[in-house]
Amino acid sequence: MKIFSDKQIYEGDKLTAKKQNITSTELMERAGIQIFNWLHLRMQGAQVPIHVFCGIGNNGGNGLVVARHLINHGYHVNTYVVNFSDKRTRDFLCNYDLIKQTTKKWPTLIGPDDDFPEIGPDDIIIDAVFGIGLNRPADDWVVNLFQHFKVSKAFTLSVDIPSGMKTDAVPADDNNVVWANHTLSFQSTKLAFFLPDTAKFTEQWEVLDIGFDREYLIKTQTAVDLIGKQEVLPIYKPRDKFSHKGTFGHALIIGGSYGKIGAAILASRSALSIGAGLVTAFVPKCGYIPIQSSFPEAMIITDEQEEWISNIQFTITPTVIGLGVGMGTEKATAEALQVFLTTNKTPLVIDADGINLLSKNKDLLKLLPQNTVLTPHPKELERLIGVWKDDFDKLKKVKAFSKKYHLIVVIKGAYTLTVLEDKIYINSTGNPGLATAGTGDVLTGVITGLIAQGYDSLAASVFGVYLHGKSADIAVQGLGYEAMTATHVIDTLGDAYLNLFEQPEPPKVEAEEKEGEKKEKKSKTK
Ligand SMILES: NC(=O)C1=CN([C@@H]2O[C@H](COP(=O)(O)OP(=O)(O)OC[C@H]3O[C@@H](n4cnc5c(N)ncnc54)[C@H](OP(=O)(O)O)[C@@H]3O)[C@@H](O)[C@H]2O)[C@@H](O)CC1
Ligand SMILES: Nc1ncnc2c1ncn2[C@@H]1O[C@H](COP(=O)(O)OP(=O)(O)O)[C@@H](O)[C@H]1O
Ligand SMILES: [K+]
Repeated sequence: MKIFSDKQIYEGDKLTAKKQNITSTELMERAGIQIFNWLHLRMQGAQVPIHVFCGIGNNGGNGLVVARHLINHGYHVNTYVVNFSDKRTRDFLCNYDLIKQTTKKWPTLIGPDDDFPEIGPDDIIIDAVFGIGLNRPADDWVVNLFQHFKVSKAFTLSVDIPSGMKTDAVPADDNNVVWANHTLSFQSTKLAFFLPDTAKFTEQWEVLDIGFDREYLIKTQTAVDLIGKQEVLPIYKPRDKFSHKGTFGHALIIGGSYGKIGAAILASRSALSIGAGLVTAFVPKCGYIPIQSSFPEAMIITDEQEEWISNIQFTITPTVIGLGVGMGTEKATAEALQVFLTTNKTPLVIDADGINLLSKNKDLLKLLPQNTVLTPHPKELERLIGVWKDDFDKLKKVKAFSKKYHLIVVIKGAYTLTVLEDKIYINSTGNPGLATAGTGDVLTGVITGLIAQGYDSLAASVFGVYLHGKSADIAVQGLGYEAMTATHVIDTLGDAYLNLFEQPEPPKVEAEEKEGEKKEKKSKTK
């Protein structure tokens, strides 16, 4: 799913009205009805007090449309205009007139000196105070109103974006923003919903399709994409009947050290399970027996040292190398890495201690082949690019880093972000069960194994992160978050592939109805 910038949303809005030959007021009506329908479907006429708080711009205009339809359908509605400015947009004013024609209970104006209305914990708040037009900090009294929402504990539904939140910046204070239970965004979700600093402002979100011009949606390139099944399906490469193991490449995993050979096993097993033709593990001598006995499909090359890697030399010709898992940061290992990188031309995926060694000697970054994949967790990323002010600053720094060295950076986290230069891919799969030792090693093996099979490094990163998270989502079903381990995630990688081609189940209600019809027919024929 494309994530449009604010500018692109405004452009799309204008173009849609023009191409569909409708007014912007009609488009606002369409958007407001979508929100009304969402609520109506769930509330079915329940007489819960609904407090609709509208600003004076188009977000407020959306709120007025929702309030009017709720009133027309007999709901218990209180409408307020949060009067933070004397300006009003044209479409706000149109809808202000329309609501006045609909009900005698006109919207209540709330200004800086007014008391806020009482809101019960079982009431509903519709937050249409600010949308994406917020361009400066809100006044103190408006911030107090947001606090009033929060203290009330009422279910809060935000229109488009929680008021006070920006799509491209972290607020100076958490209290400046409405804390929404649910947000209904128009046409596109927002990058801020996926970042640790700002995701907390909405517990859940949904996108409402308000019928933007199809051509605009298809042709417009966005700086951020949300990656789901629809996005990875075209990446998948079907297998040819006459393919053989040579077709799917040879993955070499370089890593492991005394006490951390398991990391190399996890990465190697993952590379094979995701479909690499051949896998070799390059480990210190102490890794030989554990790998040979636990993972017979692997080939092994051992370093001359017993406990750590000291000289990366091999005679095989791998398609791709995954380097760093459990490797340690011994001086001899650091020197071996430097020597290796000066001559290496093979595509690389670098994780864990591989990244830590690069961070200690940043001159090595220039030696990495173009589009090398780095997969840091937040601490490793900090060692690599330095501290950041907030999540948006982090992304700015990662983009600059990616451009400078021509690298792909996979920022691991609850929503893993793959960054190549100015483009960001947000992964949508995975769960907190992945917060367990070794799952990062599995990801390294997965991306390495995909590159071995012929996926380019970017496709392998985006697809690999998706499959890794999907595998965890499948594995966790029978295990729960706490019991799932990295090995379980490897075991269900096949299911993650199969899931790509599963047809969605028919809606349950229909299926049950059909079953009911069948039974009825049977009893009639008896
Ligand atoms: N077809 C549709 O129906 C569509 C509807 N959409 C809807 O439109 C929404 C955007 O509407 P919007 O541009 O009118 O801005 P909105 O967020 O309502 O703010 C109003 C104005 O307030 C002002 N202002 C800003 N900050 C301020 C502050 N701190 N304190 C005081 N004033 C402040 C600023 O004006 P200024 O004073 O700077 O001139 C700003 O323009 C969007 O989120 C979505 O809900 C779109 O999604 C597209 C499709
Ligand atoms: N809360 C979470 N939700 C989804 N994925 C998570 C969560 N916590 C961790 N992960 C994923 O688990 C993996 C952890 O990697 P990493 O920290 O390198 O682990 P290790 O070093 O033990 O292998 C990453 O792919 C990360 O995105
Ligand atoms: K809002």
